[in-house]
Amino acid sequence: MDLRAEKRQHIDTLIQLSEGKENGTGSFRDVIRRSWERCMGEYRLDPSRPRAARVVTHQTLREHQETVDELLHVARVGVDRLYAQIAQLGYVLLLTDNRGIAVEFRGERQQDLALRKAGLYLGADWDERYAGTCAVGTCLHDAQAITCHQSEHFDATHISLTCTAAPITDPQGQVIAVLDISALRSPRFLESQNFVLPLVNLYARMIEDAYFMHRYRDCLILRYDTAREFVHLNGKGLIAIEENGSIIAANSNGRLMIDAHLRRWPAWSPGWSPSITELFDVEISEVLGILSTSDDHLRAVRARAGDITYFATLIEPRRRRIVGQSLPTSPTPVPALDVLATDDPSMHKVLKLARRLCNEEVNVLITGETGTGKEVLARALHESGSRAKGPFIAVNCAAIPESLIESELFGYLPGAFTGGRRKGMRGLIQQADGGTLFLDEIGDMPLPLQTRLLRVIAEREVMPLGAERAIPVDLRVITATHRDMSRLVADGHLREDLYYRINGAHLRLPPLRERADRHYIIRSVFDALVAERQQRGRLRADAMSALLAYTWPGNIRQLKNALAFALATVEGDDITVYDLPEECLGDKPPPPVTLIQAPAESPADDSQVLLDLLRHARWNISQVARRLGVSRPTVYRRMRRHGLIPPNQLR
Ligand SMILES: Nc1ncnc2c1ncn2[C@@H]1O[C@H](COP(=O)(O)OP(=O)(O)OP(=O)(O)O)[C@@H](O)[C@H]1O
Repeated sequence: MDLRAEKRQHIDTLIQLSEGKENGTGSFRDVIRRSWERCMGEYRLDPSRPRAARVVTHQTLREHQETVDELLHVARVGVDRLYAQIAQLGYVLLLTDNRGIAVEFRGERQQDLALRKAGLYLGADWDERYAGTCAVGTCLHDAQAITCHQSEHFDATHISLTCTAAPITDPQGQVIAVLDISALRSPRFLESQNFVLPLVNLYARMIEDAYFMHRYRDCLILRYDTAREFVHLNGKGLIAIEENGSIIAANSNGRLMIDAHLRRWPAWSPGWSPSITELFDVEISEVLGILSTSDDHLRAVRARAGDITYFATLIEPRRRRIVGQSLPTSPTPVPALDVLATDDPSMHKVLKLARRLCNEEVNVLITGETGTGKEVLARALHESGSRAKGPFIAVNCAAIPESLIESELFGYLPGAFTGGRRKGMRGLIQQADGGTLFLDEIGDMPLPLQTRLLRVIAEREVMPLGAERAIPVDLRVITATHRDMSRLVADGHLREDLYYRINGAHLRLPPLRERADRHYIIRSVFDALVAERQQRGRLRADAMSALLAYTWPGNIRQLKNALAFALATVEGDDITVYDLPEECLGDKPPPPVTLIQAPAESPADDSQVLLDLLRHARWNISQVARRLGVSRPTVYRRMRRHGLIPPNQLR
């Protein structure tokens, strides 16, 4: 049967159901039939009038994204991992808020138009009241995972789709979002989707738990499971508690346990929740001592309801752990250094060593790709140590013309050379006396000067040009390069003896793309820019998501430039993915556009090309007209023909 005939049959079936005839509907699942009845009885949807998928306006989408901003940030990794598993199988992924609006989307760009038409798109509205029976809408209504396969959809528009959705609840048990994976085409039988439901459920639970851990990161959290081996990896239960044991919140598994407990020992007053010591047969001191009293940081605990043995571990509050016991050997925190990173293991190592070096006279070599913050780290080292009151002189050896490096660095006496200042000049090395000399791109220093620098470092004295006697200097030298030092030495660009002198300690800065604390860096660079420009600005979740996903070849410098660009060009206060420079967007999802049915003769390819051009030009019609060599009215005409409306004109 072709699709048109199938749609007709589907509509007939639903009309018969509305007339109280059961013909053909008996084979449908109860959950689907109940939803169909809601659609016709409660929402007054007319099965004979299929409706096109609805995509909300850009502004409305933003408002919906805003309500789940924090969740979107936490969910990103889960969303990307799930999509990586299903993309090859022809599925797309939607994350909707609790109103059914798709606030995150992953899909194949080549299928852009078809997906948008089907409502498998950013900004699509899958509320059951509008779209009829569907995975997202029905999952939201019933608060449980569901597959809605082909003709189980109410609206005939959707009967070629297969969709599976699972709810994501907040720590209070309210559904805050829905995770959905869908495909345009699939085998006819529902059983073909059997593997999908557990997969979506699994990721929904992981996102839910990640959100729980994020929300209660400053609390003690008891994590437990019946399998000892799984507690640390993926323990099912999470319960946030106060130091005295009273329960603050629990994830879905934890809430089940609390419910079971309350059923057995009903609360004596409304709102009462048991202490962890009532839930499990343990003393609070035993719970608090889990980490110190057992080698594997686990303890067997018996749940009073059901008499089941679980294995539990304790997760300490993040803030306390950073400054507390888990870094027992690190010296006291140093503010200028501490702000440079949060949760990145390589940066922890760098900063731990840097803290120790603050007050040492050891020369430090900092390496790292361009823009990773080598100068920022050098400055923080200076400001954190005993030389903080002295000068910090930064010299970029690559930026000074070779003919000037010598005089700039070493200075000169009056009349030392023609063209010099009449009174002579104090060189940068002398200017750093009592403080720190930071030599960036040391590999670009000419070899003869390297010899003279070696003497400065070894003898602690400098000989200005034209001078007869060396002048003592008291300085610490920090050098930096983005190049491979051993290669520079091997190629004869850097004196080996100088290399050993400057390399008293080596700090390697990781590139931004490898840092686990990218979110923190993006936030702090953004906050600093906003403060500096005295501008109001908010980084929306979709922008943050794109920034986190990009690989940043220019590292923090490039990030800073991208954010400065966005702040300079944004209209209003909210920076979204569309305000970021084109080059750092990678696979940015296209902006939502209202789809007006395209006439059959308009080739999809033309439409895609036009859409790409418009996006690239940020919907600047004159620019697109110039690119195509046509007039502006022609561009508008073509846009109308393909149903393309600029995001800012969507109602
Ligand atoms: N942790 C940080 N927080 C905020 N901004 C930072 C941070 N680290 C670096 N930056 C900013 O990034 C830019 C590049 O930093 P920096 O000049 O220290 O990098 P670099 O590694 O020395 O670069 P190059 O290799 O080009 O000399 C600067 O504008 C700096 O202010």
